[in-house]
Amino acid sequence: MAERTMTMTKSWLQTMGFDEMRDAFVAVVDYGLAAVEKQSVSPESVLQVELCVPRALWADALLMAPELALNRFTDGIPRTYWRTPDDDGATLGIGSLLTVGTKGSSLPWQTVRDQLQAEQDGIPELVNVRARIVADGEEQRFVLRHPRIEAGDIRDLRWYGGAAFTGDERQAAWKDWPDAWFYVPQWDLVAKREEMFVRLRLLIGSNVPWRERRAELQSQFIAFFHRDMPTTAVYKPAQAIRGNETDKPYSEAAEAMHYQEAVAKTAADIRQGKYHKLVLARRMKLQAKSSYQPGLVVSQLARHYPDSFTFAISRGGTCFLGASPERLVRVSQHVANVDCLAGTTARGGSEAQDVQFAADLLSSQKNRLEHQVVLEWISAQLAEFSDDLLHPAEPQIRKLANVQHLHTPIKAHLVPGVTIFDLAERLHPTPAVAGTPRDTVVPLIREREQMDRGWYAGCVGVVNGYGDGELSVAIRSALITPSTALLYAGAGIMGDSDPLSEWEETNLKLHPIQEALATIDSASGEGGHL
Ligand SMILES: C=C(O[C@H]1C=CC=C(C(=O)O)[C@@H]1O)C(=O)O
Repeated sequence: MAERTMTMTKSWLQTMGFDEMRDAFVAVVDYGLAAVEKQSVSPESVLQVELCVPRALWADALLMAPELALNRFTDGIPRTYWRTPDDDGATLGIGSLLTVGTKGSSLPWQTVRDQLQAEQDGIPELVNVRARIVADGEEQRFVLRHPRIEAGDIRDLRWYGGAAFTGDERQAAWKDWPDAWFYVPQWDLVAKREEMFVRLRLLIGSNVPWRERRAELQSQFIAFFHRDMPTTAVYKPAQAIRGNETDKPYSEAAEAMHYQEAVAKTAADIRQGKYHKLVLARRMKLQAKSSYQPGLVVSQLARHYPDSFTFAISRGGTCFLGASPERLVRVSQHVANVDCLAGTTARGGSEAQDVQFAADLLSSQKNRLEHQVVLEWISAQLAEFSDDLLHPAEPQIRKLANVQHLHTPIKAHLVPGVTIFDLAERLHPTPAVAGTPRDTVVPLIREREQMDRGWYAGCVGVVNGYGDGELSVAIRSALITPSTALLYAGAGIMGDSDPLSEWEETNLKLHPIQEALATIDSASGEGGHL
């Protein structure tokens, strides 16, 4: 395939404005379509078009960063924001090209794996077109350089999504959320170091005349990425999260009493030997003064909690977001990394106090036992998939801006053929969000919490067709609409748990999102607890 160079003349700021950027992208799409026609690529293949642009130029041309593009979530088009702790980039996926999902399956991860496999089997080829816009310094102009055509592997496509805590019946707030759901976005916007990548995936087939639908692609480009779209067009009239369970007036005092009673009852059960550990969560409901914008929330979370997984997934006018310190599992090249994270204390007001709190946490019998229960359980689950399991003998301290945790990182070399789906099926939910024995405590949790956790304490992340990927445990999270937020946090209850301390621990865990919501919502109105 011959390379073609398209040149755009004139200077930096004046010429490479929004329209030129959009036209350059559409030109690359046209180039890709022409190329696949010439190569007679099989119908139903995927054409993936990527344009890489200097980040400063992208911003100068009034195009948005991934976080801000997330703010348009109320248009009902799914969006996923994903940033991992060890990555210096952030991705926003918009729209869905391929989707898999399940409700009511007793083995949701196997169902997802099988559906994903079937979707892939229906796609003969993946063709990549990659182009870059580069500054031609001497002549003060930009050059759209060398679109390159490359054959790809369909298994390279990244599927974003996640799963609920359990497959129980969903209550009103979560009515649009399946038990498990993954999708390949139609558009990606990726910010990485000094570059921005915009990607579009098209299913090419004889009955999809993409060239004639150029206007549709252009208007999507404007609707998704133009910074100055009026906000009235962005937000539909404020929708509250409705339904009997959340229509109940929210009272912090009533919630505190209910939670502490539940802790006392649970601790008594554990002392009587009914089970070993149960994680009890609660929900805080907030009302916006003006309007909650998830993009601003995640950018604040990513800034203050850079060592956490920052995520947001929107569906049907609601957005589930958070900053989780806990990895459920990462699978890459036959190695799995799993976090054992359980046992919590506050950060100190001074360095000396912080060190003291960490030392107290390490020597706290209650926290060490709570941690040990999780570690033993995870190790037992992994034993079937690995005969080479490594972890430090003693837990480490994991410090976040708001709390510190006991943490044991686990590494497992996997026996051949094991995928992230196998591990997720087995590991989720771990005793760090459920308790032990799992079969006894999981059915009890909903009854005792008197709420549907939905995707809180579920998992979110990315998987691919090789069975690799990374999933984070969806804690430190909230479900929001422009007008309402439901914030969730839990704590591991043991026989000697003190109800007030556990309540305070949940307050510490709620703090990051509460603070991010308050900061972005402080412009007008009175807002606050409902
Ligand atoms: C269930 C949550 O945290 C879990 C993860 C780390 C430490 C925990 C704890 O110390 O209780 C919890 O097991 C939550 O943040 O909602």
